[in-house]
Amino acid sequence: MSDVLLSAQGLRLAFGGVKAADGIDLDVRRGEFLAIIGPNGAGKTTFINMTTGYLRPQAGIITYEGQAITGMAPRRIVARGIARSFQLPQLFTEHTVLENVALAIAAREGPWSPLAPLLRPRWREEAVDLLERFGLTSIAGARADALNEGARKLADIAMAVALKPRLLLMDEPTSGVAANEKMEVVETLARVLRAAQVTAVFVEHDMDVVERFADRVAVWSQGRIAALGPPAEVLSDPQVQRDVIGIERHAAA
Ligand SMILES: Nc1ncnc2c1ncn2[C@@H]1O[C@H](COP(=O)(O)OP(=O)(O)OP(=O)(O)O)[C@@H](O)[C@H]1O
Repeated sequence: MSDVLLSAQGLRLAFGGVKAADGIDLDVRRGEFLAIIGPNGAGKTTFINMTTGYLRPQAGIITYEGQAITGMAPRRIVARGIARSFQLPQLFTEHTVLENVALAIAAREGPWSPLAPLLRPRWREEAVDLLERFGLTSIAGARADALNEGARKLADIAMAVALKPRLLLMDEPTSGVAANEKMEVVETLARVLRAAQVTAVFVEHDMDVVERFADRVAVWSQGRIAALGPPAEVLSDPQVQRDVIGIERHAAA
């Protein structure tokens, strides 16, 4: 079995004159947590959108488990084992957390199946179990619009994990989460994902989170990867410090 789970080669995509992807080459290794950092507009979300079928690159190829998935529809990519979460959680706000997760499980299994009524208790059981793994049992009955941001992010990611992915792409899993909750949210996430052997790619602006949880970090800059390697190495690079970390610190201040 190859060590590489996902491979992007030569990805290009321009919006008018803006090169959101200007020759992206990246291998994601099986089992790793790969952080993507970079200033606003560098093309981080565009990479996630291309990998999950929301945008089609104008050039280049994306392979997953050795097979091309470039330009496939999002639901076909999910069926292959790639899930994502968004910068803004996509929960059904008027439903409870448990119902949201059960709906994701139902979506995975085919909600229109004639067997659906028989399967519903099993979906519920699986949702209960998943919420326990995410430490969300106490708010299982709460409406999604009543949650704080940390719980909302975790519930959203629980829905993505309910799809049983082998690769999960997360767009800013800690954005909007209160500073004192952030590490707990990421620790929970990391524990659940490692236990389920899910490979993770996540866009992150908090360098403490990157340092603590990423196996490798890729630095995005103007549609290209400017640096890639272990956090200790990349984050101490003077150019990265100046061009990315300085900007992030400034933005957070
Ligand atoms: N659908 C679109 N139409 C036009 N321009 C777009 C579109 N999507 C992205 N862009 C542009 O492409 C560039 C890269 O955007 P992208 O959202 O990928 O950056 P990002 O690194 O994720 O930024 P942020 O950290 O702010 O989320 C930006 O200049 C953005 O305005």
